[in-house]
Amino acid sequence: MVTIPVAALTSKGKTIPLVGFGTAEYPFSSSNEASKEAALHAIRLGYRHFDTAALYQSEQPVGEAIAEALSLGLVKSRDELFITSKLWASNTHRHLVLPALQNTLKNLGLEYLDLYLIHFPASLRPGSGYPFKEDDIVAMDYESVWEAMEECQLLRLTKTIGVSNFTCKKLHKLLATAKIPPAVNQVEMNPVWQQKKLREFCEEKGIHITAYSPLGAKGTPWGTSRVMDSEILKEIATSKGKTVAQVCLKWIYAQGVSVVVKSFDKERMKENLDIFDWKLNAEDLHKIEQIPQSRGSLAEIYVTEKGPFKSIEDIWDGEI
Ligand SMILES: NC(=O)C1=CN([C@@H]2O[C@H](COP(=O)(O)OP(=O)(O)OC[C@H]3O[C@@H](n4cnc5c(N)ncnc54)[C@H](OP(=O)(O)O)[C@@H]3O)[C@@H](O)[C@H]2O)C=CC1
Ligand SMILES: O=C[C@H](O)[C@@H](O)[C@@H](O)[C@H](O)C(=O)O
Repeated sequence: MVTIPVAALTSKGKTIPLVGFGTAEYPFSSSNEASKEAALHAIRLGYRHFDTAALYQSEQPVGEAIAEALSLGLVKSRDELFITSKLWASNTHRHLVLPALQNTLKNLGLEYLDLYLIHFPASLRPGSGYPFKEDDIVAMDYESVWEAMEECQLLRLTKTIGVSNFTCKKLHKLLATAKIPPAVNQVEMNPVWQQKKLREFCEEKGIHITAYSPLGAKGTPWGTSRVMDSEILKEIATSKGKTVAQVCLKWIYAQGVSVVVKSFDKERMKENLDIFDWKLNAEDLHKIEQIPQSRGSLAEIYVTEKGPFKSIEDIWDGEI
């Protein structure tokens, strides 16, 4: 079993495993037996950090895997795990935050989360489905939604709170009224979208970054093949006797951030943990830095003529 290193979060004594297990399997469905089996096998391999979301409907299968792992003695106590979930945009309304978290905990069969994230800096009308309609998109009231997130932490239903897909500008706005600053910002990050500016900003503010879609999420509706098909990454992988996926994960790990990577394939789940006992050298790192940058994630679905996001620029604030 692999022991995964951890990093300290701002909250006293709380740590986050630097490699976590992603659970977004499209199309999203809770009756996915494969998700439960994969999560259980992941625990066997040494994964301790599980990234779920109400949107993915992966909370229930992950919860079942945790219960089984405990009954099999694969972990001695729930405290050995780091469980993340996310508040979906139809619930980013002050009065809906706590009920959404309570529902998430029910799905997982847990008393608390380790990390609760605002999934995306947008709101949808309460009750909106997914995929949502243009008319469903409304502006998010950062101050009141964050207050409700803080309340969740004060009620000890989650150890820490954070955000996802936030730019420097949006973090700045949130920090202006936050009493508890976000512990984490989970964002797209891989060799093709390196997030240099955001990483610098978050480091200065003490906000830990978790990288999602570290392999570019090839084959998903929100993914790109540019990462796995990169000739530079292939060249480095060959020279090291490693795979492109391992080079991506190693590069992210070397930046001092955590990463969540999804595979439901036993061999690839194992491969994705084999990143600790070898190094990328200065030349490899330099080559990766030169890779042309482009964002992969599917933000276009939030852009409408009436706003609040009238362009992709409004979502990402022109930040690269
Ligand atoms: N906060 C947010 O908005 C977002 C959060 N996330 C989170 O991040 C997690 C990871 O990101 P995700 O978007 O899933 O994308 P990843 O970059 O983790 O890529 C996942 C894809 O790569 C394949 N794969 C995994 N390992 C390997 C490997 N070693 N070699 C070749 N192919 C491989 C998987 O297939 P297979 O399963 O067959 O191995 C899957 O198709 C998500 O599952 C989710 O938990 C993701 C997107 C947005
Ligand atoms: O709004 C859309 C969603 O964020 C969609 O992009 C998700 O599936 C996302 O990729 C994720 O995995 O969290």
